[in-house]
Amino acid sequence: MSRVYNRVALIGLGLIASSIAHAVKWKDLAGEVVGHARSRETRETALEIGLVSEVFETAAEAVKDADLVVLCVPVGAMADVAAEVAPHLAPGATVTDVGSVKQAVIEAVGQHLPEGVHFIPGHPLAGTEHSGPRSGFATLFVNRWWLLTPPEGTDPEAVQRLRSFIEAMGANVDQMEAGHHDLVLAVTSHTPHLIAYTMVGVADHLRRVTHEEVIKYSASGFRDFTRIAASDPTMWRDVFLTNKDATLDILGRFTEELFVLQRAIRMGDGDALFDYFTRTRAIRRGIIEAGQDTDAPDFGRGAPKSDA
Ligand SMILES: NC(=O)c1ccc[n+]([C@@H]2O[C@H](COP(=O)([O-])OP(=O)(O)OC[C@H]3O[C@@H](n4cnc5c(N)ncnc54)[C@H](O)[C@@H]3O)[C@@H](O)[C@H]2O)c1
Ligand SMILES: O=C(O)C(=O)C[C@]1(C(=O)O)C=C[C@@H](O)C=C1
Repeated sequence: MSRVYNRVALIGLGLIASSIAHAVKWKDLAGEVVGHARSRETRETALEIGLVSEVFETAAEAVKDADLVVLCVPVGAMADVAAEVAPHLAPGATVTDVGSVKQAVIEAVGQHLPEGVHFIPGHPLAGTEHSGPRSGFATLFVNRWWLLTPPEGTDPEAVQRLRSFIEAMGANVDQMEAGHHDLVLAVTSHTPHLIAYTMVGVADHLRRVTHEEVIKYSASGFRDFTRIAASDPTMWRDVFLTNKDATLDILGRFTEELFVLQRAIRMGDGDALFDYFTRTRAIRRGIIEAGQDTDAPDFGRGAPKSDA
């Protein structure tokens, strides 16, 4: 694969940015990768492990001369970062982001960007419960979806160029409308995270009653189900604050289903439980057969972290 961009600037050097940096290096997709992180510690780490060739104290300096800028900060920080970088963007540059919510990011970022810059919002459907510059790996995006939500009128050539870049990192790209994205992700990612956090809260409450046994003997069901509750609190606070309507809608539906099952248990209605589990097991197995199951242990972690 030939280089798609000359200079890629990553703003915020956490899990997703460091995975992009590793993947770009692995596939030789850009002339250089530079970055910005707020803390000195992260900047030093990024240089030490070879994520970037240069790291800057300000986002404004980092985006200078970049033909691709990727905003990799929590959704709630996107507006401030966009306002800071806007006057320093090169004409014709593409700005994308990796935020888990799209409508709010479009509103937050779009208002600041000047004419002549291509804004193509994006979201890799890939991640882990870990954060920070050391948590990334080159194959995070392999065989995973990466959704783009370009507003109407976005330059198709700029979109195509970004698609090639993302596909070269191993991801499958799809495009959709931002509001639709937020509803779909409320079902497939946001509400499940909320429920996982809640389940840990319930276990913590019971821990006091059962003298630590709930945690000590936590079964693999609990562990599998709640892995994602170890994810970054800032990221998830921002997701729920910015995808409020969709997550409240899905949470309402979830609660209704839960009451149906709760009633079946109370009434001893084995048929209802059996039918429900049979139907939902088939749906879950269908996801695995469609190749969209991403829970395989150590999925894709075999490839190089970086050449550094
Ligand atoms: N973690 C996942 O599974 C995942 C998956 C897909 C998309 N995302 C999205 O990617 C983005 C980054 O998430 P991550 O998992 O890489 O998080 P992370 O916590 O690993 O990294 C985020 C980085 O942004 C920095 N940051 C925060 N506010 C900033 C600001 N105002 N200016 C500069 N830097 C700032 C933090 O210090 C941190 O280093 C988020 O928008 C998240 O919604 C996350
Ligand atoms: O595997 C995980 O740790 C994740 O939760 C990753 C995950 C998700 O699949 O829900 C989390 C948030 C994103 O925006 C995209 C991916």
